[in-house]
Amino acid sequence: MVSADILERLSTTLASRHGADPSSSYVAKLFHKGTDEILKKVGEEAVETIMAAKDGDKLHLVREIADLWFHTLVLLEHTGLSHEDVLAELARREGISGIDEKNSRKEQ
Ligand SMILES: N=c1c2ncn([C@@H]3O[C@H](COP(=O)(O)OP(=O)(O)OP(=O)(O)O)[C@@H](O)[C@H]3O)c2ncn1[C@@H]1O[C@H](COP(=O)(O)O)[C@@H](O)[C@H]1O
Repeated sequence: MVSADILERLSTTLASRHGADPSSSYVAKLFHKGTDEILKKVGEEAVETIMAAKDGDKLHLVREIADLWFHTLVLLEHTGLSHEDVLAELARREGISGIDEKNSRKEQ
């Protein structure tokens, strides 16, 4: 089983790409192009994930979800957040029924 440490290592790599050469780093290129380009990639990968789920090829789906996760990690880093913020939010929700959680949002 692959360890979740990959998220930690990948996040460290993403952080190291601030100010790196966009001609030799895809992540540096995305940071250089800015928020709209990163959001465009997240949107594209979300659509490609839906299409892969529809075509029934499980390996294709895994690869598209990896692209989607990767680009959302780039977005988090670009925004000054990290995967740990998302993990903390999932941990906060752990054990809370999705229906109860949705109702509590309406009360806020
Ligand atoms: N995990 C990934 C990863 N997943 C997907 N991609 C890139 O995300 C892009 C996916 O976009 P598309 O499928 O739309 O392909 P594309 O048409 O080539 O993309 P565009 O030119 O349209 O942007 C491809 O260029 C992939 O190579 C990734 N690029 C990098 N990483 C990780 O990030 C690290 C740092 O990357 P660099 O900054 O490039 O060194 C790498 O060591 C990897 O660990």
